[in-house]
Amino acid sequence: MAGRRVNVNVGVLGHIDSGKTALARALSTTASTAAFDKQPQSRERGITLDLGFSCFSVPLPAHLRPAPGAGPEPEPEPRLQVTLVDCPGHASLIRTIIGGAQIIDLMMLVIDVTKGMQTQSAECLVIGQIACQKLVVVLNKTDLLPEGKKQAAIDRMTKKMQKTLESTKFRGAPVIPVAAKPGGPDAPETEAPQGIPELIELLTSQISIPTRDPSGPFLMSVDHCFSIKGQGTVMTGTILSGSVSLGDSVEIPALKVVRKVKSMQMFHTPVSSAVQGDRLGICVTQFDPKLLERGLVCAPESLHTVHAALISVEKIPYFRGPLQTKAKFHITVGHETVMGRVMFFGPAPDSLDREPVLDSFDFSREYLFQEQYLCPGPDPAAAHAAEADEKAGQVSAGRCPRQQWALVEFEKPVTCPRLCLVIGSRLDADIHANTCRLAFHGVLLHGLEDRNYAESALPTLRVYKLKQKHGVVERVLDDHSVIGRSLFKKETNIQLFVGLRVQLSTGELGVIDSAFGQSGKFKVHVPGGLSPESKKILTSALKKRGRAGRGEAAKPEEAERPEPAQPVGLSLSFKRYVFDAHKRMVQSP
Ligand SMILES: Nc1nc2c(ncn2[C@@H]2O[C@H](COP(=O)(O)OP(=O)(O)OP(=O)(O)O)[C@@H](O)[C@H]2O)c(=O)[nH]1
Ligand SMILES: [Mg+2]
Repeated sequence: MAGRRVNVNVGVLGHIDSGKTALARALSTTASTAAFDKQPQSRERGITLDLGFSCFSVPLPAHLRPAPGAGPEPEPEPRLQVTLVDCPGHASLIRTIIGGAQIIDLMMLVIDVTKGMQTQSAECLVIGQIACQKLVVVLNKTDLLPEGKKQAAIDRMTKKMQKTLESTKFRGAPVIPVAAKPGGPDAPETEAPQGIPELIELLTSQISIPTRDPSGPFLMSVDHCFSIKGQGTVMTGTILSGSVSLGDSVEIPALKVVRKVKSMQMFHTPVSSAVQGDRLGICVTQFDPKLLERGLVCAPESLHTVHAALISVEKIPYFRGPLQTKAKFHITVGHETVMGRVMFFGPAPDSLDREPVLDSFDFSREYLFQEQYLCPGPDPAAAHAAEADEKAGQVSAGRCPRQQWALVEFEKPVTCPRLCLVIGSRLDADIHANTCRLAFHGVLLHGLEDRNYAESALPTLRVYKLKQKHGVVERVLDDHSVIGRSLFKKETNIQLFVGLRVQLSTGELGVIDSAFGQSGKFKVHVPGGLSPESKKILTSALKKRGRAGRGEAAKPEEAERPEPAQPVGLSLSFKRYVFDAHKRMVQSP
């Protein structure tokens, strides 16, 4: 009786032609229906177009066995099954690469040792940092290195890769040289691959069984779908969360159908149940397999279809250029990629340092609108400027909040699990430009399911813009009122601002009382009265500036006007909530 099998998924990622498929083939003893570029189009184009699955198994290493006596005696010869997820390398297939990266526990980054890091190697490394916990670098094609200099070249490339990993969470990850297909495509099949036993040894030592959580809602990422005459439709895939058993009902959200599980197999072996991390084929009552080339299957009603979402967002450092509000990105949500428009916002200035929350969105808080994603300022001087700005409630790029969010509005609705991974990228960027197209990543904190979310949900999203206007005191009317100017345009309807508070640069608080004349001037009431210093500044020597000199009578508001020795400023600041249909001006209490 074959021992219990523990399955782990190892991704094979890297730049196109680095030898991923050759490596998967060299490692595997069992291949699934669509491994090793079997599809006709793959053969035609000589590249991998879709995820390929194959596996090998080794005795379960000691470090993965339960401690003696810590639970039921392990079955005879428990085995570690390593499922290889062979990903495409071509730049245009990055959506598939991202989908593949979300079902793996460890990533092999395959590097052509004669070329080193290439554009998609870098993008795969970025995806790995977002979606994986462990990484092994495989330097492939060592047979191409000139005999006498092989070890030196391998050592040099190993050092280079370790330096590249230095600034990532994979610092210190192992680097191993192999030749998956020595002599290349024309070499005879008999030419043995080099370094494979050592690689298997390394993978086995690096692998830790991720905690499988059978309790979550059942969710499986389907990568292939085909019919079996007289039996039904088979979906092969990897379980992302929860578990499934014979007889369960499962939903195919993309087709809005529910089906019963008739039978299940793991690599050609019938099973009656399976849990998160397992790779298997599920046979359900017939539906047309062409309708579901790839997608999700889940516990009924466990996914939601959203038209927009609130995500926690982090910029990918290698992405060049700002992340602008209102910009459009390719948004990968779970396993789907659609176009979406983003609006960035951050915490109110008094909660910049609040601990990031990655499992929910707090609608009770206020947030500050941002024209763009804020990055840590380049120079310490910015911090001082930021302090001053902060008092005014504006967070400048110098002080980077610990968490930022984005409202993402999708061009078409997306079906996804709660709290799933979100990646924003510029996939329309020139794939030959050596730049990282992955722009940001995050977690989907709250999905807006209502098509009319703009009316039903957004008004509850308290994102505000801070508005500030500055003018000056033109003159004093009496101890409790002054005339201000240059704060409003002539055509502004000042009535809208009556009752709002203004701050005098001499410290007093004023309230806008009414318009004054037709030229945008206004009267300010100073409830606490002007301080003696303010009065002194404001009522400096009168300057004869009437019209007497020209024989004309001065108009009442143009009577003698004291020009203050130094201008006393008037500043008006208020919030406007981005989604407030009434565009009210609100001043914090
Ligand atoms: N000399 C030599 N050639 C190799 C080796 N491994 C792969 N190749 C050749 O490199 C080419 C690409 O190999 P693949 O395995 O298809 O590369 P890939 O990374 O899967 O390519 P994509 O899936 O299209 O990104 C083929 O011609 C292989 O025969 C190796 O170790 N040595
Ligand atoms: Mg390939």
